[in-house]
Amino acid sequence: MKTLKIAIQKSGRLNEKSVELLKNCGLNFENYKSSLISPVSNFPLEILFLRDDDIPEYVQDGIADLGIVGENMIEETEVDVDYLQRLGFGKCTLKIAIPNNSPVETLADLGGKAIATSYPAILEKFLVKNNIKADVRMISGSVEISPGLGLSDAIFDIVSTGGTLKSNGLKPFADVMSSEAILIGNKNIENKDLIEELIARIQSVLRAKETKYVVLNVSKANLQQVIDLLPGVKSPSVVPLAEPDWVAVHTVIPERDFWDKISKLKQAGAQGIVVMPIEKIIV
Ligand SMILES: Nc1ncnc2c1ncn2[C@@H]1O[C@H](COP(=O)(O)OP(=O)(O)OP(=O)(O)O)[C@@H](O)[C@H]1O
Ligand SMILES: O=P(O)(O)OC[C@H]1O[C@H](OP(=O)(O)OP(=O)(O)O)[C@H](O)[C@@H]1O
Ligand SMILES: [Mg+2]
Repeated sequence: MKTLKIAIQKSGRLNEKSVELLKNCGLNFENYKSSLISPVSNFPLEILFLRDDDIPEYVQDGIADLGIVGENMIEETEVDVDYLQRLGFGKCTLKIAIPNNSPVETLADLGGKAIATSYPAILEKFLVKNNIKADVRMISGSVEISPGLGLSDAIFDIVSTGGTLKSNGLKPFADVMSSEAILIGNKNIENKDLIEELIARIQSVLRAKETKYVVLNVSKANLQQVIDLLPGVKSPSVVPLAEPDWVAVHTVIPERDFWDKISKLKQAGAQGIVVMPIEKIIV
């Protein structure tokens, strides 16, 4: 059977979460950063550790079958690959930012201005769409310092907490795209069965992350009220307790409405609520 290759970032923002995701999929491998290639001992897969800039083209050209990379890198390199699965980490927004004291007020004011960025292709597309003629200056890193050095009037870069902008005297001006890490695949992958198996494992890990396993005790008198609060669940398990008028309810709750649900369950008479993380959900 042909061994698949997946390219992930060697070091940087996406490395740790990419490694963690693959390990949670039950894949055994050493995090050999120095050898740059690591065989998986229990799945026909090899992991390539690369600069994120190179991952989209390696996948497009079939040097790697799969890759984990930010959507921004796919957009920037304009490659032709399959988008297989959004991964829910590496979330950020690409923004144009300007100095706090900038005279720029509208998009049209960017006309004739110099904008520094590591993402010239995405920026050019945005400028063309908005009919703005600006001077795009490519800088490979530390873009935020360029206005302070007199190298540009604005920047276009990744923003997450906004801390880097703030500490460089900049403020957000326009959102251009949002991004998260994504699993991409070569368009002509032969080994479809193996890829599907890997995607199924990834999805079971992602689903588990979005939900919590909850066990609670409730008196039989309040049971229906508690069950009514759990509409997303097909059928919660109700287990008898030694105390004759009480039962335990086992269920899963989506992370997003977790705190809201817990306080409503308490009001409905739930007691001794125990919450546990879920490792995998296989459907
Ligand atoms: N502050 C952030 N918050 C969330 N996600 C981010 C942040 N910064 C970058 N990312 C995402 O992580 C990806 C990798 O970012 P990183 O800063 O590690 O890139 P890099 O320095 O170009 O790394 P490499 O050495 O691999 O070229 C980005 O393309 C983006 O998708
Ligand atoms: O809004 P914030 O939370 O401050 O994040 C934004 C910063 O994060 C990224 O850089 P990173 O810290 O990964 O360093 P890099 O420039 O070496 O890639 C990005 O290039 C911004 O500079
Ligand atoms: Mg890079």
